[in-house]
Amino acid sequence: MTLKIYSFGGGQMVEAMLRAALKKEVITPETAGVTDISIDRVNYLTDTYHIQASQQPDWTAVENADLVILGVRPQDNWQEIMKELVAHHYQKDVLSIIAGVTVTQLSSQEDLFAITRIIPNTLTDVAMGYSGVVKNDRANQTVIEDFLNSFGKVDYIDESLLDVFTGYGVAGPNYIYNFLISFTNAGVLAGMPRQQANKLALENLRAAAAFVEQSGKHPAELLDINNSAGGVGITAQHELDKSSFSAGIENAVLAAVKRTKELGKQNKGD
Ligand SMILES: NC(=O)C1=CN([C@@H]2O[C@H](COP(=O)(O)OP(=O)(O)OC[C@H]3O[C@@H](n4cnc5c(N)ncnc54)[C@H](O)[C@@H]3O)[C@@H](O)[C@H]2O)C=CC1
Ligand SMILES: O=C(O)[C@@H]1CCC=N1
Repeated sequence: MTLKIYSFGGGQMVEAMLRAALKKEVITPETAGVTDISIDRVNYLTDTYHIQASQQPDWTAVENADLVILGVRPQDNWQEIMKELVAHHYQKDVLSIIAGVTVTQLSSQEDLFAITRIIPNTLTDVAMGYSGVVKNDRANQTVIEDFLNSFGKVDYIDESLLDVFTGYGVAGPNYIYNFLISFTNAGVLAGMPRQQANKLALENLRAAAAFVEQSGKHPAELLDINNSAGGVGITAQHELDKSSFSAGIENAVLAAVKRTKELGKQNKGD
């Protein structure tokens, strides 16, 4: 089924979602509309994806849409967009990707909409990674899932966990990219050519993830297998144990979750 969607805001995240959905043919350039206050974004989206983009909302396209996306930032005037949707009698599904803004805040003016709130994963181009999803009773699960499955996996969660899901799971690739950079640099520091270090780092990451998944074992058990007595692995382990490796990652996640909560409180809906 081809979905008709319309997005308020056509920034980085919306672009990534639309690019994946276009590739999977869940939407087509003719059935995808976007409004963005930035003329540069409008021109870029039109030129690159041939979708229907404009600076002013196309209310006919909105009224015909199966799904309206709120793709602006928490600091932007999403409340005004909701008011306009009410004024134009839009009554189908609204999908918000705005970090930190709750379903209750989104529904606060008129209890009209079928609302789904997601924190999309940014790994849309490989259609992997979980998006955290919270929906109210009216949301059309079929429409929502057709769209969401086109750019990743779906994890229905309690809204109380969504900020943690954001700072931990959705910011998740950032921690992995940082690990990959540090690990590759370590190889180069030890004398390995950069290209080879990249290749080994990526293969180790993939293989270790596959091994954890396939063996069903706790990573600590797998560490035991890889550490011979008085050997290489346990020597490296000793240095890691002395370092702030674990605390650094833990603190980064806690800071990301805290920032998600702050953004939710600062938004214009309050
Ligand atoms: N980038 C990411 O990794 C993720 C972002 N998000 C959420 O997605 C949302 C968008 O984030 P980004 O795409 O990174 O930001 P962005 O700044 O690239 O996109 C926001 C777009 O909205 C436009 N805009 C602002 N007010 C508008 C209005 N009233 N009407 C129409 N367009 C308007 C801006 O011109 C801009 O192009 C945020 O709420 C963020 O929390 C969620 C998960 C991941
Ligand atoms: O930085 C951001 O705003 C988004 C939310 C989680 C990951 N990226």
